[in-house]
Amino acid sequence: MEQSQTAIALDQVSLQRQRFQLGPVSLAIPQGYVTAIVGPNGSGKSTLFRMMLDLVKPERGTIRLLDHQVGTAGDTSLKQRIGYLAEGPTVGEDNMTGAFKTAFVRRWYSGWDDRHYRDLLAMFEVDDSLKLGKMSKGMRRKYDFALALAHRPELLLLDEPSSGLDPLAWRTMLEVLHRYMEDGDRTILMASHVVEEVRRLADYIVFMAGGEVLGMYEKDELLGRWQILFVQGTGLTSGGAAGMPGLCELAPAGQAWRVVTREAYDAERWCAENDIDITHRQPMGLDDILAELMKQKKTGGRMNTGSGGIV
Ligand SMILES: Nc1ncnc2c1ncn2[C@@H]1O[C@H](COP(=O)(O)OP(=O)(O)OP(=O)(O)O)[C@@H](O)[C@H]1O
Repeated sequence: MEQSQTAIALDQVSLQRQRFQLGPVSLAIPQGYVTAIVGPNGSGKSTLFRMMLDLVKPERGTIRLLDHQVGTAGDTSLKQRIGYLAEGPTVGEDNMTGAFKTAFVRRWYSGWDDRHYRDLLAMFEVDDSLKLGKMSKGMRRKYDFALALAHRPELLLLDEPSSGLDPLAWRTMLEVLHRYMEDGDRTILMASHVVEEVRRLADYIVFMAGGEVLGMYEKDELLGRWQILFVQGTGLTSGGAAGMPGLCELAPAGQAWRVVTREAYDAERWCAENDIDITHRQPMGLDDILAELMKQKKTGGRMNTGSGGIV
C-alpha cells in the first residue's frame, strides 16, 4: 500500500451477539481512496458501519475516524465531516415529504450546500416534494444518496449504495462517486455485493466472512496475482505441480492441469524454471477470489486438489 494517511483505523474491534461474533477486526482504511468491503450476507459489514457511526458500541477495541476516536467528546463535529448511507431507509418517516426531512437534516450541517443537493436531485430525477413512503424503492435510495452527499463530507460510508437502483441510476451513481473523488483527499468506504461496481470504483478491497476480515488488498495487484493457469509438462504429476507458488486448487483438465494460484507472477517463473508450459491464462473474478479465500479459511489454508481431497 502506498504511503497515505489513514481515514479509518480499527484496532482489535470486537462484538459478541448471541449467534454472531464480530472480530477482533483491525483495519487501516487509507485516505483519498475508495475501499470496498466485500463479503457474503451476515458477514458483519453493516455492523461494522454502525459501529463507526457509534450506533452500536463495540465490546472491545477502538475506532478512529479522521483522527477522532469514535464514542468520545467531539463526535458531533466529526459527524459533520461524514456522509452515511445506511443499508435501508430509516423507519417511521414514510409520512413526511423528502423536502420536509431535508429541511430538518440540513440544520445539522454547517457545510450544507443546497445547490449541490438540488443538482444531485436533478441528476437522479428525484422529486423531493413526494412523501418518502410514496417514493419507489429506487427513488428513495437516490434521495437518501443526495442527502448523504449534500454537505460535502470528507468521508463517505456507503452500505450497499446501489441497492434498488435501475441500471441508469446506477451509472449516475458511479459518475457522482467518481466526481466526489476528484478532490483527492476524500475517502469512500463502501460495502457492496455488486462485483462490477467494486471493479469500477474500488482501489482497495477488504474481504469479510463470518465476522472476520480475511484480508485487505490493492485491487489491481489482487486481480493480477490471482489467476487460473492451464499447465502442461512432460511427466507432470499432481505431486509435481503441488510445488507451484501460491497454489490453491489443482485439477486435471484433459491433457493439462488447471491450477488456481494466488501468486501468478511467481507461479509463471516457477513454470519456466521447471519446463512447464502455460497453455492458457484466465483472470479470476472478485467473487471467485472471495470463494477461494473462504474455502481456504475453512480448510485452514490447505490446498484443494479438486477431487475433494486436501493436500
Ligand atoms: N441488532 C442485532 N442483534 C443481534 N444480532 C444482529 C443484530 N444486527 C445484526 N445481527 C447479526 O449480525 C450478523 C451480521 O449482520 P450484518 O447485517 O452486519 O451483516 P452484513 O455483512 O451487512 O450482511 P448483508 O450482506 O446481508 O447486509 C448477522 O448474523 C446478523 O443476524
